[in-house]
Amino acid sequence: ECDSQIYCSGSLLKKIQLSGIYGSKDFVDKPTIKPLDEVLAAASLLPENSTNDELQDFISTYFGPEGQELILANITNFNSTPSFLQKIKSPLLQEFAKHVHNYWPNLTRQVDLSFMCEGCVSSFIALNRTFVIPGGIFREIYYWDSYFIIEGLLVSELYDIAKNMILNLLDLVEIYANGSRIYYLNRSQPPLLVQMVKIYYQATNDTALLYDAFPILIKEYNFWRKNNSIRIVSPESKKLYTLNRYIVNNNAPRPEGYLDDFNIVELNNTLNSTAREELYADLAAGAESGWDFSSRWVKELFKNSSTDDNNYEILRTLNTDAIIPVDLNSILYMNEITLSEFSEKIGEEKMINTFKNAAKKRLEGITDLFWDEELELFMDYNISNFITNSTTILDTFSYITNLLSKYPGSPPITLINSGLQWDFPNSWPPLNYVLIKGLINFHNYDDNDSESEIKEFIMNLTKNLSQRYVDSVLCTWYSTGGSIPGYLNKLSGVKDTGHIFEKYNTLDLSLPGGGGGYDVQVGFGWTNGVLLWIFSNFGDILKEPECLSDLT
Ligand SMILES: OC[C@H]1O[C@H](O[C@H]2O[C@H](CO)[C@@H](O)[C@H](O)[C@H]2O)[C@H](O)[C@@H](O)[C@@H]1O
Repeated sequence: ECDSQIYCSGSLLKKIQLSGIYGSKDFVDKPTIKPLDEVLAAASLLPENSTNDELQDFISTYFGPEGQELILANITNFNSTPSFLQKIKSPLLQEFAKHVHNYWPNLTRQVDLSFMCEGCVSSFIALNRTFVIPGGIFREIYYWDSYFIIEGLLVSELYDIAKNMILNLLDLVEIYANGSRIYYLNRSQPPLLVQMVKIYYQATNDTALLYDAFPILIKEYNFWRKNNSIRIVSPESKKLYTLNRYIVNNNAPRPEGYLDDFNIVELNNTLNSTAREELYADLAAGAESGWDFSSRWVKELFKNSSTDDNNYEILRTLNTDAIIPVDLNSILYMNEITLSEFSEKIGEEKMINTFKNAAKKRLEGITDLFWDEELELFMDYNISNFITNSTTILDTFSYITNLLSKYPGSPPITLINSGLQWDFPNSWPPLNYVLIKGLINFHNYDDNDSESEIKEFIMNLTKNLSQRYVDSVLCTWYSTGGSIPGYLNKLSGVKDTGHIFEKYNTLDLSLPGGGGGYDVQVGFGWTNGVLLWIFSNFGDILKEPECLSDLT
């Protein structure tokens, strides 16, 4: 837990964040340039109702620019022509893939605290090794983003950086965090570290890492079992299951989202103090889910946009810890299977069956509680009185083909246009990856009963989804000024030089996603990771998108 009187709680944080002179995340990412005791002493002299000018003066006297603790890392042995590029048939797509591959150095960081004075403080958790950040305001390592980034790094043959990412995250398990900032210490994110070790091991055969990682992975697994689990009796089978949910012990605004959280909770005079605390906890749990925020976590089904611009109204009905998410439990099921396999590899005989049995039990729970016979979909399970309202792209195949026939872009994350960023019309890279990878696994599953017709259908769907993803990323990059000398001219009248975004718009191939509590960010770690992974799998069949009107 974080007890910083600057970055996590206290009157100074409140005063500055409520003034709105900086984006909430920008302020908490500023290191001090004077020792902590001096900063706090000066803060205690600030008038109760400080003006913005007074606050601005105070900040420029005592704080440096955000993100100063990090410098670009020097990447040795960067291979500018990794072998996956050869698999890409279209020369233009090959050049674009090269551009994305060459972008890694811009997102790779190392810690440099040499500028900090004696006694100065910062919210950054010093990591020992290089790492890749998502980009934009996301200047630190993020837990679940790292899985998708690592997929890309492996394709780019940047094995050392992939390993460093994993080692950094293994260090962070000790403190269990959403990302490497002290204000992220009270929550995690979708637990994908076991899977990061798995894909890294599959690519490198680095057994030594497996041995080192194993006890820490067990520690993380036990943490989820103990802290975020819930026992549920199935209303139909009457069987008892232990499953997991996102739940955070928190009763204050998230420091990096202070202004919004404060307004959502405190500007609503219908809430008593218990309800206020619950709402703060649900906001933090929404961030723990990685889907911050989505109609998926609210009490009522909103079919249309929220009536206020900030989505405060809809967020006041958050109910995150009452929803038992099908994807979190699927991740943990997958982790149990993988931990059983790891146990076998490193000779931890007793653990092999422990994890096998845990996976078996969880699978029973997943099929009993989440499978909706009538809809033929896996749904989240809601333990409160409210109806389950999640309709996500984790659904069945026909559901996906239906979505693809309706919208030109990659599949939307939900069908509810709430104005929240994890809702329609946004399409998110991690979920595109999950869909495609799931279909590949299904296709490769050695099942004699599967007819070749079904396998062909699955393969076509997989290729279609991959093409859509490439189209969205490339068309939006092009519409924001991206060009490739000799292949693609720059769109006239556009000032920028091409951006890759954190999310996309399913309604228009040339637009990024939007909504939510901050502006759409560019860079972008997981988008690039998933893109390179798609290129390495389907480079031979991917086509140039039709949106590219000015080919040379
Ligand atoms: O500052 C607001 C929130 O930002 C993060 O969430 C979003 O960006 C992350 C990095 O790409 C991503 O992991 C997450 O899924 C996004 O919704 C952060 O994780 C939140 O905790 C934070 O409150």
